Amino acid sequence: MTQIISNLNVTELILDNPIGEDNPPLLFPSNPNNNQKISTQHGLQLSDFDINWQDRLHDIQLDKFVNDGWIVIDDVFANKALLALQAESGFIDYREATLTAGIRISDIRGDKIRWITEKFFAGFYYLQSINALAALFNRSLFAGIRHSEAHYACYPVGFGYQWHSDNPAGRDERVISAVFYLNDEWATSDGGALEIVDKQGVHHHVMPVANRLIIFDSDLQHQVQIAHRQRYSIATWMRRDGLVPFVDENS
Ligand SMILES: O=C(O)CCC(=O)C(=O)O
Ligand SMILES: [Fe+2]
Repeated sequence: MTQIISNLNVTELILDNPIGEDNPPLLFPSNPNNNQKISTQHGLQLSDFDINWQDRLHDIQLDKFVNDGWIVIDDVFANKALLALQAESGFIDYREATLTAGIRISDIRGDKIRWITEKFFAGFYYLQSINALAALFNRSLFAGIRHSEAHYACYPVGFGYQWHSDNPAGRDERVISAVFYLNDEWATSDGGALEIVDKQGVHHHVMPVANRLIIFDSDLQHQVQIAHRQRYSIATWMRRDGLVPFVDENS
């Protein structure tokens, strides 16, 4: 089992029993008589993740998205939701990420991931908020998104993810990608920038700072530069294909 302990300073919840099959981050604690304190999981509600996306993404942003293929939104969630996501990202029993063929090639991608399912707490609320964002893209841009998927990702020190597009071979399943970042106080010297080539062919570097969401056309080429500090994020895709309940956790 891979255990990655968060380097985020936000949590005292670091456990020797990380989230896993026998210790799920459930909406409802599995054992109600268990006195174990899971403070972030208490009192967190879907409404804490409510965002008026329409307000956040006014017309200029949508025009920029259409023309350049990407936009950034900062200060996305209120503190409570952000802290819950940061804390959850620190407890997860991460799995080795694979490429499409199911083979892990750590020279190409070095992240460790965990798909978000309905068993997650903050992550599942996050996904529902993203679904609301997808609905806005459908209304405004006729994006035709039918569902979203997301995984927590952790890049250990010394790892990145080489150039790729999230919609390989133009399969048109992943339409829009979004990455939400979780590390507080990320400095340029920490590396780990997302480098992305926009629709005009211009290169941009986006630092993975907490509470930032980058949204981009899944066709765009991008890479994660080598991180010099453990780097936490939620990689998210809005998809055009039919609803699959949840991705197989072991895939
Ligand atoms: O974490 C990032 O900035 C991008 C991750 C990514 O490109 C991916 O998971 O496909
Ligand atoms: Fe990607």
